[in-house]
Amino acid sequence: MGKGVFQVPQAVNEPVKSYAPGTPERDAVLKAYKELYNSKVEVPLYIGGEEIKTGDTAPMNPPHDHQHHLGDYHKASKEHVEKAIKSALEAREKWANLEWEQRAAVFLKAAELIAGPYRYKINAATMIGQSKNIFQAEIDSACELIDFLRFNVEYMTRIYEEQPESSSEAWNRLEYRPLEGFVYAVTPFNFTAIAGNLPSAPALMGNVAVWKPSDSQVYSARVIMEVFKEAGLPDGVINMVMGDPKMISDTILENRDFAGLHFTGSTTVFKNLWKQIGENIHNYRSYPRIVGETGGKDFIIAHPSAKPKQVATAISRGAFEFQGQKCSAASRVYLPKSMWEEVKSYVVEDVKSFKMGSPEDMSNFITAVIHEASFDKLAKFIDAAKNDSDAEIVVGGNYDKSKGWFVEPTVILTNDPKYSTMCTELFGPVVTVYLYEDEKWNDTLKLVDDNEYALTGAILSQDRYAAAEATKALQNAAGNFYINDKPTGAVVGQQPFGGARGSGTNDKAGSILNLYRWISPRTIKETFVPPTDYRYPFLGE
Ligand SMILES: NC(=O)c1ccc[n+]([C@@H]2O[C@H](COP(=O)([O-])OP(=O)(O)OC[C@H]3O[C@@H](n4cnc5c(N)ncnc54)[C@H](O)[C@@H]3O)[C@@H](O)[C@H]2O)c1
Ligand SMILES: N[C@@H](CCC=O)C(=O)O
Repeated sequence: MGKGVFQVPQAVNEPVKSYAPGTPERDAVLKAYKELYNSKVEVPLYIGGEEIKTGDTAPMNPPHDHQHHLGDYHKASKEHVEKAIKSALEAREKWANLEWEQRAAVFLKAAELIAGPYRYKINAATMIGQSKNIFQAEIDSACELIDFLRFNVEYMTRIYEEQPESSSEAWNRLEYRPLEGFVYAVTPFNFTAIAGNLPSAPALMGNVAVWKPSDSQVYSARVIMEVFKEAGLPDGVINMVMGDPKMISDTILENRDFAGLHFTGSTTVFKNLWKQIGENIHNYRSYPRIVGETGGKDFIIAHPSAKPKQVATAISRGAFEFQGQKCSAASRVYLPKSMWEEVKSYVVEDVKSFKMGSPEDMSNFITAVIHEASFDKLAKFIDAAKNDSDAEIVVGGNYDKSKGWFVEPTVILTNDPKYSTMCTELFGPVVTVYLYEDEKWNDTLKLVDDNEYALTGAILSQDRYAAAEATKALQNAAGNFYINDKPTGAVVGQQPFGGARGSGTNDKAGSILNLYRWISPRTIKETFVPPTDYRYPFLGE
């Protein structure tokens, strides 16, 4: 067979379409939305080459219209999970030994399928199933997923190119083997792109995976599996199972061939999985790789020199896009007292101008939160703020679950920097503001830093010295730090994403750093003319 040192196409970020009125993309996505909305789908398990309908089902409903029945997804039993592991392990040898360029071609093709024929379907599925407005769906399920696939291919080749020094006597080579076993990918509801990336990044590096999507994301997860299948991903390389998360994790984590966890979701679930892996450590063939990107309590701090309108816009977009259901969403804000009245007037004006409703109506900026449990949790914290003496609602504060899980974007003002909503991750459209005395800038930086999480954060300042002070003082407070911007909207290839402390292992999804976790390098030294005498040169004299 012919060989070559192949070069992959240079990765570029997928341009975000505008969906402005009158554009062809707007018509196309609305058509796809209506078609999906008015048909029923069943989401099977994908195990090996089989699509398994177990008959043990749960309904899928759009968060913005919870009585509408979209169809059902099938839940796995323990036997199905064991079958998924078996099918992954059976696929492993052929996939791991396939030339890297063949693997790359599969995922580059998947990217092009999403950029082209599947774009409107995957966006519409994300709008319906996760209640994203079209702009949020486009940057997530189309652009970010395409970017993950394209950039990962380029990063893979950079890793493979990285080779040790050699000499004329010996040639040293690094072979980047996949892990010995299978990877367990567990994904959250809020990003279709993350759902696609977590099983595919290890698979690109030659691994096989069992993927458990969130129950609240299965609707678009099905489209991801369709794309992978059409892209030519061989059966068994990625197996998708849904159902009782505890049973699925128990079954997987007790398996000797479990080789890695690729997780994104809440901090508590991740810590429990880590603990369970620790308890099972004697059962495994190798030390499993553990990668987890988890919760956040992301901040905005404004210096007195910042421009109030810019601060307000960073709050309105940073806290409320996708109903605040981004791990990066701003949820605690520190403002100088002198700036508050002006910032407040802009934010209140913004919030009052937000339209809320179904994503099918593209003038709606805000749609519904993901499910009833989230709605109830948010309502509880909002009600507490209404009654607590150290908090007040500045704007918002209403909620209504009669048709969908609608929570009004809400701004709370507190005089306690440790008030519950300044510390607890709510994962919804609620942001809390604490006002500091203008001259207490340095003390306030310490307050910001004193937090369990360290995912994203932003400082707004016109004063360069203040920006520099914050950058230094908050070095460990965020894995993604923004100067004069909102703390959300990281782009693959531009702002590698992830946090530390309680926010995760900071392996930066969609970067070369993440791919290193899915390989187990082998060093090969080949000596051309082996020695024939054991003695050191001086011993022979
Ligand atoms: N840091 C990041 O990059 C990032 C990105 C997106 C979301 N998140 C975080 O994810 C959370 C929101 O997503 P979510 O509500 O889907 O999170 P979640 O923790 O409820 O669920 C995440 C996944 O874990 C599974 N799971 C739940 N309980 C489990 C158990 N006992 N055993 C095994 N698996 C279990 C879920 O079914 C789902 O697939 C927030 O905390 C958010 O900050 C972080
Ligand atoms: N990548 C996204 C966050 C992903 C988590 O939900 C951002 O930067 O806002």
